[in-house]
Amino acid sequence: MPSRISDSFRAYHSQKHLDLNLIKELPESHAWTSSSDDHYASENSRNFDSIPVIDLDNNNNVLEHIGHACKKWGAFQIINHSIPEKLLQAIEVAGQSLFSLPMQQKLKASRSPEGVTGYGVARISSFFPKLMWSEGFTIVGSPIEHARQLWPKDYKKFCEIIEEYEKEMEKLAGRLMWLMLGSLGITKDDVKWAFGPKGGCAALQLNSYPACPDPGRAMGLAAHTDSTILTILHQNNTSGLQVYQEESSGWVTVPPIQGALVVNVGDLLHILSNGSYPSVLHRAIVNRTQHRLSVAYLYGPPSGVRVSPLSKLVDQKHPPLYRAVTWSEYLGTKAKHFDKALSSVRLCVPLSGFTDAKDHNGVQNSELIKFIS
Ligand SMILES: C=C1C[C@]23C[C@@]1(O)CC[C@H]2[C@@]12CCC[C@@](C)(C(=O)O1)[C@H]2[C@@H]3C(=O)O
Ligand SMILES: O=C(O)CCC(=O)C(=O)O
Ligand SMILES: [Fe+2]
Repeated sequence: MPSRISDSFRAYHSQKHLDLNLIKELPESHAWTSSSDDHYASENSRNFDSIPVIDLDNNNNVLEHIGHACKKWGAFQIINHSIPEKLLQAIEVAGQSLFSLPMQQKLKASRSPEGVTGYGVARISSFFPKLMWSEGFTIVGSPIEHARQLWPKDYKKFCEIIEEYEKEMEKLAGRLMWLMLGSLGITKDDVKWAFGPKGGCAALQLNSYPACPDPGRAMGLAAHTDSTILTILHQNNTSGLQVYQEESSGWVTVPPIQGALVVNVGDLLHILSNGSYPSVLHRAIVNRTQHRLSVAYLYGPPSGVRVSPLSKLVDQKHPPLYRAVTWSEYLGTKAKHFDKALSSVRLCVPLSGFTDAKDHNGVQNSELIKFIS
């Protein structure tokens, strides 16, 4: 179970700005073993099952399909989602042009130690003894200041693409949230906060995974759940995303499908659904020959809104499993406790008293749970 590694080790890591695109041999700092992460165990090679692909347009049973996917997997892919293919290509090109800049240039847009936006290593790195084979760029609000640092003369195009992408994603995320909640019998009348003046809040995360000289011993992005209501992920044509599914006994690859988007249930939707939908544990692995790029749209509730299990999903047999939290409070908890964040806001503990990374996948069986609040 990862716990936050010592400050000195972190400082040592943060001094290093290795350009992964140039390295020919896997450094020790990036060499993972099974003890580096409880979930490191490799893919279940007998696994041909994967998350469902759901057509949002030509589908009479869309609610049923989405509900089933959310309960079983906490994830699904969507096609005919109305995001223009050209926009998906444009965001890929924008990401490529960012990550292919010289390291010195990228470091000008570094995320500050306590900041959210900018260029840097995976935020969750501090919980692991080894570094991940990836680099990222996070955008919350306008990217203009960082874009100016990256391309002093030519930053506008990048900002325009980001703005257009966020606009389209916000519409799609709202639509998906209602479909996912709709499958549980929740209507717009049941979630008043969704109609505040601000709508949902979001972050955009561009991830780059360079080709790796020793992919079997490296990790692109370690296993985690997102702290969101839902995440919409665009991956380029290189596979790497895996989801963990108990019933399928392990890690299952999510194959890239041209034009499709991956939708993940996040921790806050798990809370809203009172445990009906597991937030999906996922990770990204790397490969020897191909560079991989992904773009995650992380969608949450408006700031200040306290999210708790929806009252329609709570009764005597199904007591509320979690206390109310705002998104920023939960992000703070995640930054501090990582995989224990969900159990730290939980009102009920299972009789066995376990609290671990798979905790969020184990709460559906309310018989096992002792109500302690
Ligand atoms: C809104 C956010 C969710 C996120 C933390 C952040 O402030 C911005 C980046 C997000 C991300 C993307 C990669 C995985 C993740 C766990 C991380 O370290 O940064 C998520 C965070 C999250 O969902 O908790
Ligand atoms: O690159 C991927 O496929 C996963 C990215 C991810 O999980 C994230 O950005 O939260
Ligand atoms: Fe994620």
